[in-house]
Amino acid sequence: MDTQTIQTTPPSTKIHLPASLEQNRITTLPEFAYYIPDFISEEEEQAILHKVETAPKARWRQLTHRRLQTWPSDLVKNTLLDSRPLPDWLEQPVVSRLLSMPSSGNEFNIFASSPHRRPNHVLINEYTPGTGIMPHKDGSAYHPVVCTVSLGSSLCLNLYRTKEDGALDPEPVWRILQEPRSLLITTGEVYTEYLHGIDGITTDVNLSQQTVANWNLLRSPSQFQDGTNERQTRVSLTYRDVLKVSNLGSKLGVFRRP
Ligand SMILES: O=C(O)CCC(=O)C(=O)O
Ligand SMILES: [Fe+2]
Repeated sequence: MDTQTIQTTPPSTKIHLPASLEQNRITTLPEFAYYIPDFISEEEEQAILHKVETAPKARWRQLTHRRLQTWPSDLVKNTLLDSRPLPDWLEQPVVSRLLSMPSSGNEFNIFASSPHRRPNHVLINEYTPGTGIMPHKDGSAYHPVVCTVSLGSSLCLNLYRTKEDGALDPEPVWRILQEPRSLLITTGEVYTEYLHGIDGITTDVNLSQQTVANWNLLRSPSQFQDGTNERQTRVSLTYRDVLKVSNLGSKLGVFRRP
């Protein structure tokens, strides 16, 4: 299999990215979802986690069960009112690596046809064991490409469909197991037609080749041999391109977080 080898800093580990995303497509899912197990190194994971944990307190927004950060800021009426670039620790190594991977067909990379040709927004979610996120769609604020880097722990992302009457079918159609340091990209029909969510449980159960859509692409399937995954705290970085960006917030000095 063709791969591109990337020397990380510090130079103790090498990352082997696929020469094309097509090699890591989750073929058991509708089009398109891609899973790259070792997208960042352990050192890079630790460095990003440190930045997340030491961000100014005002950066965190506490929800009932979960807390999150938005970079460079929240959206207001589907608009990013802050045109500052992402901080360096969110840009490197993730964005440059994302943009270096050719996608299928004649596309240069997965953001080649997005308005800003790159992600301009990162949502950081922290899930302690027992915490999840309700089934939802990401909606129209974003170009329909979602890149999620997982840190700290594995968990299952569920995909749901709506029934004929438009109501949510509560039984997930597929599950994607996301290991720490992995990258999951969802786009196309997976973005537009299906809902996604994470169960608020402490252990993912019944994991197997038959029940996990990306089993063949996992780094360590043997770790889940007994069919379970005991969750630890997982932090996810969700990279997207917000369609509408305005400079207004910067001019007024409002809506800005430190
Ligand atoms: O944390 C994740 O993997 C999913 C987050 C998500 O779906 C969202 O914030 O829209
Ligand atoms: Fe989402």
